[in-house]
Amino acid sequence: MRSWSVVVPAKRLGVAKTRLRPLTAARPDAEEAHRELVLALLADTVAAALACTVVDTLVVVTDDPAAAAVVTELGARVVADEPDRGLNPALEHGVRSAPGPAVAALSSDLPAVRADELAAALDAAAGTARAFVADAQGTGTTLLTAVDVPLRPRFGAGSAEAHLTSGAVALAGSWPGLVRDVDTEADLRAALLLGGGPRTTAVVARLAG
Ligand SMILES: Nc1nc2c(ncn2[C@@H]2O[C@H](COP(=O)(O)OP(=O)(O)OP(=O)(O)O)[C@@H](O)[C@H]2O)c(=O)[nH]1
Ligand SMILES: C=C(OP(=O)(O)O)C(=O)O
Repeated sequence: MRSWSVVVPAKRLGVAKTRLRPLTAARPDAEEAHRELVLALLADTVAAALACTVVDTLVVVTDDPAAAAVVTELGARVVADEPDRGLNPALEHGVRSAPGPAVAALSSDLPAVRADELAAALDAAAGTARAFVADAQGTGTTLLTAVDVPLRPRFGAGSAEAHLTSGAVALAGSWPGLVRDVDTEADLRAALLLGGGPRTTAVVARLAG
């Protein structure tokens, strides 16, 4: 079984996940509630990845002090969000401090991801130079892997197509939590129906109460 380094990107909580803002906008504590929700998504994702038997090192790329504190406590390494030129340069920066030869970039908004499905996807990727898992819509990417070659991340709108065009192999499997990234309120509902992680479930229950 291969030991993977997994890199997870996380913007500052207050500017991340703006499409989830409507969930908290009407509250008097909207700012704090939004940050808590974004942090819960990240923490559930990181906790599942750290519980994955084939993950050796987990690097979170972030400049957010609260996010850094929580993921450090969970067992992740934190590196600064450099060079401050967006998601893909941040991932390449994270990869530089991640031991090879098997590295992966994982979205930070996967509250329903389970350690065993991540392990299955990484096992499926182990024999391939570059591979990816598309999101539930089929347009985005939740996991990109590289073994012995540069990661060359192409995250962003239409990233599944961009990763395919760049030569990465599309992996398919029964990984409902791994593909269920949370961009909108509907995505969040879908993730919770699958069985959301404990932090996201608790924050959503508190927001509802
Ligand atoms: N470290 C780092 N993470 C980033 C950066 N840009 C995006 N991310 C993270 O990458 C993940 C996927 O990005 P998106 O789903 O587009 O997230 P987002 O930009 O926060 O969401 P919206 O504002 O709703 O578009 C999120 O967890 C972001 O926090 C960046 O410049 N640096
Ligand atoms: C950045 C991406 O995520 P999202 O679709 O969550 O914006 C992506 O899928 O490449």
